Amino acid sequence: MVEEEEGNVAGFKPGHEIVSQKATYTVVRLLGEGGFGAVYLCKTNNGTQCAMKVEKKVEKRKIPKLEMENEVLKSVGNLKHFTKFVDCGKREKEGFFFLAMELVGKSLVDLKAERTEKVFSFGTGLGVASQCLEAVEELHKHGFIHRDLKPANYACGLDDNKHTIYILDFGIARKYTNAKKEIKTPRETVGFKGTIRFASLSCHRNIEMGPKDDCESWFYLLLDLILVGGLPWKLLDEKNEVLLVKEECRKEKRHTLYTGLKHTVELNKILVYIDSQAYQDRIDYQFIYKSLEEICVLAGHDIDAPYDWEISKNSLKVKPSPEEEKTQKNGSTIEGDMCREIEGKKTSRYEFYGILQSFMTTNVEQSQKMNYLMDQIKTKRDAKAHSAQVPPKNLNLFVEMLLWGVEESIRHCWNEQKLVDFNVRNLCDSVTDVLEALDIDVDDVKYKFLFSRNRIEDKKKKFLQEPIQNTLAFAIENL
Ligand SMILES: Nc1ncnc2c1ncn2[C@@H]1O[C@H](COP(=O)(O)OP(=O)(O)OP(=O)(O)O)[C@@H](O)[C@H]1O
Repeated sequence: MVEEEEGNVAGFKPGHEIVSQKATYTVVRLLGEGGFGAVYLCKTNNGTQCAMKVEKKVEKRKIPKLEMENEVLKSVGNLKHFTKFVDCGKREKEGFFFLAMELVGKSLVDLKAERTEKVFSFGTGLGVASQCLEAVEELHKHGFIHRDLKPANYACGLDDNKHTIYILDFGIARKYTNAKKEIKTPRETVGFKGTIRFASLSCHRNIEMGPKDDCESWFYLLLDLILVGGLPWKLLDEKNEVLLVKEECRKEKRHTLYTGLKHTVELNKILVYIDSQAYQDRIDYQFIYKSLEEICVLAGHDIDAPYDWEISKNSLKVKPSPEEEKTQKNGSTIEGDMCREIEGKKTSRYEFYGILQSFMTTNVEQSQKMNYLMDQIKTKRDAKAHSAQVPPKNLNLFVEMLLWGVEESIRHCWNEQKLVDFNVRNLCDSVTDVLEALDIDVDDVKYKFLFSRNRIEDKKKKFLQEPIQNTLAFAIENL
């Protein structure tokens, strides 16, 4: 949160008791800290557990942030995506306010961090994002806008509610409707509120925010859940620089918003819709849910399928063939092997994709980008070449990853219309170096990975125009 960040944690130790008229809460442990306070796991004297948010009293903050949180939780009531209100109060002498609410599970940031590739699978990302929007829709219906939507402010439920997403942290929410449920007249200018990475364009420009701004932040959140390299402005923290990149992503650099994603045309339609909305507009949430569902279908996923964290580590992510099913029943470890292979393949690709993505979005000259990419490849090569023994399976994946990296780089250069043969040659040299260091027959690789899979044919269909045609031919010759 960018606003004043002070006067935070109450610093309670496990065993500390907070007594209210309703119950006595004993601190079990700290769950997390935010800009304005801390959240503790507490047990109550009736044997239940809850989360207690504590905010230290600060003189210059006339209205505690917890007051808005309280107001929101109480006015929405017991809705699917909201934690149930338990208790609230203030401790004048000790100088803090507290809000006790239903305990939920890990935040989307934590759940993402547990994944090897640090993002959710496409299906989970879209399913989760759909629930995140449902929560926002409810909030809007009750006349509030959140103004700080981000993965850290959503969490999954516990036990039977692992498939439910909860919205958290209403500290800077705002009532955008008046008592007559009319939309308030927008103020001339407003201060920045929220988190730079997820802030809407209007927020950056100090324009009054409405429901559509939450939707814009929600869209960045959606991308953040599934983009391997993160949002294009991920490495920037200066407000105006981030605004500049967000603006560019609406124009000539739109493709950089979706690097590595499938069904980008359909995804982009959602952003186009959100961008077309004004402060006072009623959002057509159904259009967005439907679009997400359609994208899921196109990608071969079921939007309601179990999420990544619901699937146990040993469970297969692909349906086994009848033969494999039989072997599994006979007690073989084929399931584990397949899983490891699938995971491994994804990891190598994702890892490399992350490098490529930062390479593509780094704001430097093309040649510098190429050098950066080559350095990364060499580092990988050194790491692999020096490892005692590379198992053949991993070796194949590694090689595939490299070749795929070459294809992607060429495609990117072509997209940017900045193709330099010299750079491609250097890139191919690097890859050849890597292959040689690993004692791999370049020709063997070429046929195995490039031709047998019709990769080049596929690329041809999509990208074969001058000058990519020459360059691809050149790249293949040089491999
Ligand atoms: N009901 C809850 N159950 C379990 N964990 C929670 C709950 N509410 C918040 N948390 C966790 O506590 C941490 C801090 O929460 P939260 O973001 O609400 O605090 P904050 O002080 O408002 O933070 P911010 O700086 O984003 O405003 C987060 O890790 C969050 O996942």
